[in-house]
Amino acid sequence: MTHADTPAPPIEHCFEDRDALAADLARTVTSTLLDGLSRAPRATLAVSGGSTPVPFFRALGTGDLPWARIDVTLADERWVAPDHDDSNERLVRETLLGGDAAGAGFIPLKTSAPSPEAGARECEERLRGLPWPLDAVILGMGSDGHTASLFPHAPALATALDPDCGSLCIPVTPETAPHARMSLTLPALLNTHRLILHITGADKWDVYQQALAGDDAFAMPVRAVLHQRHTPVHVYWAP
Ligand SMILES: O=C(O)[C@H](O)[C@@H](O)[C@H](O)[C@H](O)COP(=O)(O)O
Repeated sequence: MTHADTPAPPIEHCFEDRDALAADLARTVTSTLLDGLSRAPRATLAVSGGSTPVPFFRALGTGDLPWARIDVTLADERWVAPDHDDSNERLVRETLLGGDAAGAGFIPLKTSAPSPEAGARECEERLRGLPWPLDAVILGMGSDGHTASLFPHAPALATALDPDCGSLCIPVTPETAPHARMSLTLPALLNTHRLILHITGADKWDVYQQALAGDDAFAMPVRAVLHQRHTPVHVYWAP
C-alpha cells in the first residue's frame, strides 16, 4: 500500500469529562448543521442510540438552531415499537427532540412491517428521500467493536461493509445483542460531511485502540469506519 493509499488516522478530540465533551460536540454539530443550511434549504443529522450520546443530545437540543429546517434520522434502529424501552426513535424523541428541537423533522427507520426484512424497501425509500451526503453522522461503538448495528460476524455484514453496496440500509440480526435491527450500510454511514465516533470510558478507549491496531472488520466492524479513505473520522472521547 503506497503512502497515498494509507488511510488518514482518525482525528482525536479528548476531553477531561463527559459534560465538556457533550458541550463541545454540540457546538461542533450545531456549526456543521448551520454550514449545511448555508448551502441548502435543509440539513440532515443521523445519530446512534445507546447511553453514550444522551448528554450530547440534551446539549444539542437546547442549541440555537432553525430546527424546522433540520431533519434527524438514525444510524440504526432496533425493530421494536417506537414506544418500546429499547427503541432508538423513542430515545431520540425524548432526549434530543423533546424541547426546543421538537420542531425538527424526524425520519424513523422502523416501519409497520413485522420485520426489518419486510420493512427494508420502505426504509430505503425514506432514506433515499434525504439529501445526501448527510451533514453529520454520529456513531457509537460497543465493547465488541460494533458500530450502528454492524455487529461482528453478523450474516449481513459482508454486504453492509461492501463499498459498492447499493443500499442505504440493511436488516441485521446480531448474534450477540437483542432485537432484529435495521442499520445504515457502511457507504451510507460514510456519505456525510462530518463523521463522528463518540465514545466514553477507559474500556471503550481500549476497544478503540484494539480496533486501530487490527484490520479484520468482520471481527470489529468499527474498523471499517476507522480504516477508510473516503471520509475523515473524528473520535470524541472522555473518561
Ligand atoms: O442501537 C444501538 O445500540 C446503537 O446505535 C449502538 O451502535 C450504540 O452506539 C453502541 O451499542 C454503544 O452503546 P452505548 O453508548 O450504550 O455504549
